[in-house]
Amino acid sequence: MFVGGTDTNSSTLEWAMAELLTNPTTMAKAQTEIKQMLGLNGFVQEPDISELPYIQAIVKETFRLHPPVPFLLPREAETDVEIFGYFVPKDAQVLVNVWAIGRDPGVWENPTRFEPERFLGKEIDVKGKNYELTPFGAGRRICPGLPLAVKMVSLMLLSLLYSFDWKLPNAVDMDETFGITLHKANPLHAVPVRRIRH
Ligand code: HEM
Repeated sequence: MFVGGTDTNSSTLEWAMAELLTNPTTMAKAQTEIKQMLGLNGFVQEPDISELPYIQAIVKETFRLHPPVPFLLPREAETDVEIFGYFVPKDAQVLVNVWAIGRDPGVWENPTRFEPERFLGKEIDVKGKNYELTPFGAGRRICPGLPLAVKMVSLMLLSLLYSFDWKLPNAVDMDETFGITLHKANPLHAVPVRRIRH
């Protein structure tokens, strides 16, 4: 549980920052929303998240493109079963490729673009009700850490964006390594610059 709950959170945060640093307009919109909400000398607190729809949309968009558990956890069919015309034999191992679902052009417009705007004004969420976006799984074995994870990632991102501007010493590459969890192949190197508040 400890590994499952830390690695996934830090990986999501790293992808979110990598996407924002390579999409400066999105970064600027996020920082403007935060500044309007918190002013210049505020403190970041958990209830602030619910007042920041663009930050929430950034977190969802990061989960869509970079689900930390790309195939969820393996399942095994207990009996022969037919689902939507596909036959799944007893004892077959079943993996759900949420990474591919998140990039399916039949489901998402401009699937490879990082566009948090796609979630604004929409009900769609990561809570297991919308099958096009299930980075935590769905149903009775859905990740029990979901509420904590969404709050932690949002709060960490909010703190990083509120307290600092960010510079890139080198170009960011978005290469991925696949395993049970999905990571950046090369760590993000970003330099924080303290925001001047006056
Ligand atoms: C970004 C963060 C996280 C993501 C994307 C994530 C994703 C997942 C996924 C996909 C599963 C498998 C669901 C399935 O079987 O279909 C899972 C299971 C689980 N997660 Fe998370 N998780 C995250 C954070 C956490 C945290 C913070 C905790 C604990 C504090 C946690 C605890 C667990 C546990 C105990 C299970 C196994 C549940 C079971 O088999 O019944 N996870 N998680």
